[in-house]
Parts: sequence; structure tokens; C-alpha cells
Amino acid sequence: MSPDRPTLTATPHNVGVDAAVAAARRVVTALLHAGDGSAAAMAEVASRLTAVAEHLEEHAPTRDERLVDMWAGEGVTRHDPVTGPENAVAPPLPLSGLPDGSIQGTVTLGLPYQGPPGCVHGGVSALLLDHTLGVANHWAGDSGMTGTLTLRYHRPTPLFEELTVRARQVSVEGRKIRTTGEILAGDAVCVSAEGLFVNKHLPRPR
Ligand SMILES: CCCCCCCCCC(=O)SCCNC(=O)CCNC(=O)[C@H](O)C(C)(C)COP(=O)(O)OP(=O)(O)OC[C@H]1O[C@@H](n2cnc3c(N)ncnc32)[C@H](O)[C@@H]1OP(=O)(O)O
Repeated sequence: MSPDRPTLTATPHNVGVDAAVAAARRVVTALLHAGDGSAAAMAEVASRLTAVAEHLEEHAPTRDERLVDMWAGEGVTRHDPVTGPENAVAPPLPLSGLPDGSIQGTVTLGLPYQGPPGCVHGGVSALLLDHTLGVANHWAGDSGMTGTLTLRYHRPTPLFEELTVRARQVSVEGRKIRTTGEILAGDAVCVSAEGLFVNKHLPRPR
């Protein structure tokens, strides 16, 4: 991979923190699915999960050390909240570059991402699109921070169905980068996005 074509998303491992994060995602979904009417022994569940959290906290580096580590090597692609295999908040959405310069990925979202009944929360769609537009800029070579993100919600975005998320860089004028993208269910566009990114990068922690 050349420096101007960075790795788009880290490949999850089925061991170590990636495997633990995959289990945590499953716990988050299972808790929401279980709900208050569940016959599961929730006090026992809470106690066991608290013990896991305390074990992790006891063995963690300092936050400053961790921030330096996070931004080394593969950097954002391992910890970001959309694609990151180390981030239990990430669905995750793996993204690939296409020969035409665009990028795309597929994801099926479950109950933790619900907004309207049985449908994806609009803020979650915004998160997926903001990140995917940003990655499309990295893939194209000129990237920056989101200045303005404009979304149009065309139709409800379904949970439990495979969604396609795609984006492409449209133009670069000085520091201003214009990027567009969509979330589709089948062939139907559910959400479209236009982003104005400004070429600026905050320093990596060291
Ligand atoms: C493989 C890894 C992939 C990782 C992908 C990650 C994607 C994630 C994307 C994000 O979430 S970034 C986080 C959300 N964004 C921010 O926190 C940005 C906060 N805002 C800022 O830091 C600054 O306002 C900003 C960098 C956007 C602009 O500040 P500058 O001082 O650098 O811009 P300046 O005022 O010099 O303006 C430069 C040009 O941009 C225009 N501009 C500035 N801010 C703008 C804005 N907000 N919207 C639209 N245009 C804007 C401005 O009009 C001007 O146009 P002209 O050259 O034509 O005069």
C-alpha cells in the first residue's frame, strides 16, 4: 500500500482485543434484546460485567500513553467509531477502495442503532457517512476535517438488512474538499450526504 493510498480499514483479528470487542458488541446487543422483561439474572450479569470492566481498567496504560499508541501504526483505522475493530461502538463497517476512486462497504445494523421503529437512527447514519466521506478523501489523496456535512434523509433506513455505504471525492479547490456519499438498502438511496472538508490535520499525540 503506497503512502498516498492508506489502508482504509484495519482487518479484525479473532484473538486479543478484537475478539474481546466482538464479544462486547454481542453483549450490548443481547442486553438491549433482553430488556427489562428478561428472565436472565440481571444482578448477576451486572456483577460479572463490572468485574470485567474493573479487570480491564486495572491493566490499562495511562490515557496519555494509550492516545500515543492509538495514533501510531494503523492509527485511526483500529479505533475509530465506524470501522475500528478495537471499538465496541463501531458496527463495524469495513470499507474498500474501488478502481473508480470511490469507496464502499456493507453493514447490517441491529437494535443498538435504532431510531424510528425498526429503522436506523438519523445520527447513526450521519456518523457512518461523515466517516465514510472522510475515508474517501484519504483514499483520493487530499483529506481534512469536516467543515459542513449536509444530509438528506430520503426514506427510512432499515435495521436488520444489509446496507451499502459509499462515497467519493468530487473536487479539491485550494483547502476545500467536496465529497458526496450515500447509504442504500438494495438499490434505494435512504440517505445522501454532501460534505465540505477543509484540509487541516490536528497533530498526532506523542
Ligand atoms: C483512513 C483514516 C480516515 C479518517 C476519516 C475520519 C473522518 C472523520 C471526520 C471528522 O469527524 S472531523 C471532526 C469534525 N470536524 C471538526 O471538528 C472541525 C472543526 N472545525 C475546525 O477545526 C475549523 O473550523 C475548520 C478546520 C473546519 C476550518 O478552519 P480553518 O481556520 O482551517 O479554515 P479557514 O477559516 O482558513 O477557511 C478556509 C476555507 O474553508 C472555508 N471554511 C472554513 N470553515 C468552514 C466550514 N465549517 N464549512 C465550510 N467551509 C468552511 C472558508 O470559508 C475558507 O474558504 P475560502 O478559502 O473560499 O475563503
